[in-house]
Amino acid sequence: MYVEDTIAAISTPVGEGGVGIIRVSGPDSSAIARRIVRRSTDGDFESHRFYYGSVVDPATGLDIDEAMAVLMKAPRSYTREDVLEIQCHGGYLVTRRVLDAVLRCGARLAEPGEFTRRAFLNGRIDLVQAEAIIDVIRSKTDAALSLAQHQREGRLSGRIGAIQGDLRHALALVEAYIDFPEDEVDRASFAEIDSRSRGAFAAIEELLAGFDEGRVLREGVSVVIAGKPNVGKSSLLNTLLQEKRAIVTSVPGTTRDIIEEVVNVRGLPLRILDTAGVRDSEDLVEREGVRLTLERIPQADLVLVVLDGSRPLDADDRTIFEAVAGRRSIVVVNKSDLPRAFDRFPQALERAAVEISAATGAGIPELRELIFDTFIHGRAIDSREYVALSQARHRDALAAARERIAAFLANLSRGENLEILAVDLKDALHAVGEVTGETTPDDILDLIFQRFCVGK
Ligand SMILES: Nc1nc2c(c(=O)[nH]1)N(C=O)[C@@H](CNc1ccc(C(=O)N[C@@H](CCC(=O)O)C(=O)O)cc1)CN2
Ligand SMILES: Nc1nc2c(ncn2[C@@H]2O[C@H](COP(=O)(O)OP(=O)(O)OP(=O)(O)O)[C@@H](O)[C@H]2O)c(=O)[nH]1
Ligand SMILES: [Mg+2]
Repeated sequence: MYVEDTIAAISTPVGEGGVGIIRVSGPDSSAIARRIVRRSTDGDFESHRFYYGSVVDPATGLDIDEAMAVLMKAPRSYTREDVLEIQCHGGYLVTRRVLDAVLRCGARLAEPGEFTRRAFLNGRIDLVQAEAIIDVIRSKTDAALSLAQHQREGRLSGRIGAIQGDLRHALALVEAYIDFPEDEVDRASFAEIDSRSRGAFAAIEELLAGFDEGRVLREGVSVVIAGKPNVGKSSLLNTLLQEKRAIVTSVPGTTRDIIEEVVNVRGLPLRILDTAGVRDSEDLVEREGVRLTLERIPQADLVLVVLDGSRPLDADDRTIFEAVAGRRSIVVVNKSDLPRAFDRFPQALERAAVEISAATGAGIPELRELIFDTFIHGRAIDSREYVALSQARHRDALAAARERIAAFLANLSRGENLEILAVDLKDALHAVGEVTGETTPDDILDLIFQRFCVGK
């Protein structure tokens, strides 16, 4: 065990709930249970047995609440330390009182993510799995959740472990020759070093290739709906949401502010921004809205350029096309329930396009497919086998490892000095270890666990 003190926190959300859980971890857990949980029978708490009793104030001996409590003796617990959980009634004040009683017995308040950090430091899970736990909690779509669960279960860690195994094997062979400099590297060893490092390289490449998809599933994508006034942008948002969220009127310039909502497209979370219609305007408020729209376009992962198919294209439409030049975009020709006023797209429109009617819902499934296909390329994201990188931190570390292995392979084929070869492999292993936590610096660990909630 690395950690000596006993930590405590309320692990359920702040507010009113059916029950509230106060979690305690560390060597004093058992003593705290005996001091503040009063049962009808005497004696020590048996591990993993659920007891009914009351929580008492350690100073006054007065009852705070009735409760259920369980002690989980190390190492059979979430943190691998002794853990005590007290379940009381789920009120804001009553959970706070139980926590205070625990703190008065000598525990200290846990920092955000500290229980999970201990599970990591005590070797129950690696850093990838610890980070996945927060993703499980934050997931808003089925696909994001199953990706996070796969990582929490250790599937990504398993892939990374295989890479580490190959690199360590290659390094051991290289080092064996450093110890006996008079020996020539024999053919079989050379082939083994070569194939192990190539295997690691290929496995890293494969993980890196899946990063973009993993990232969009985890973080979602930002989608800006843009177009001149009155083309039906707000109507499109409402149709995608199946809810009357934004004001829709026949008056051009209805939307002034940016409206943001999350839409789930086959598990891909879209953060959709409805914006003010872009045109030259004398109105000060409208001009500010237009400025905000133009500011958001460059930050979007995707722009839906909405046109009104029932009216001829004009200079305001062209302004939008100029604003989205070079951005990933889909042209959405709206109002397909009305007669079409233009039949051919100008050359600026030679990109993904779909005809819809926000009013009737026609074309909306096709639009959703097109958006999905823009980011997800035929991988079975809902299958049990799906494993992907989803965090930039992991991507950066693996990209660094790939560089070192590439340098190693180049030096190996050039017959470079073995000590230099060993350095490249060690650097590669160090970079991979930053993903799993073996070589991650403490300040990075601090940043990672700060993102957790208190009590996790
Ligand atoms: N009440 C409660 N519910 C919870 C949690 C918890 O800590 N408390 N969890 C988290 O917040 C999650 C469950 N995660 C857990 C993970 C491992 C162990 C555990 O005791 N592992 C030991 C022993 C396993 C065994 O007995 O076979 C181990 O892996 O060594 C417990 C909970 C979700 N539900
Ligand atoms: N017939 C028809 N009318 C539509 C359709 N979509 C929107 N409209 C109408 O077009 C008008 C403008 O719709 P909005 O959704 O407010 O347009 P907008 O692009 O958000 O407009 P601004 O916020 O002013 O930029 C309203 O009268 C809608 O009812 C459609 O698919 N078919
Ligand atoms: Mg609008």
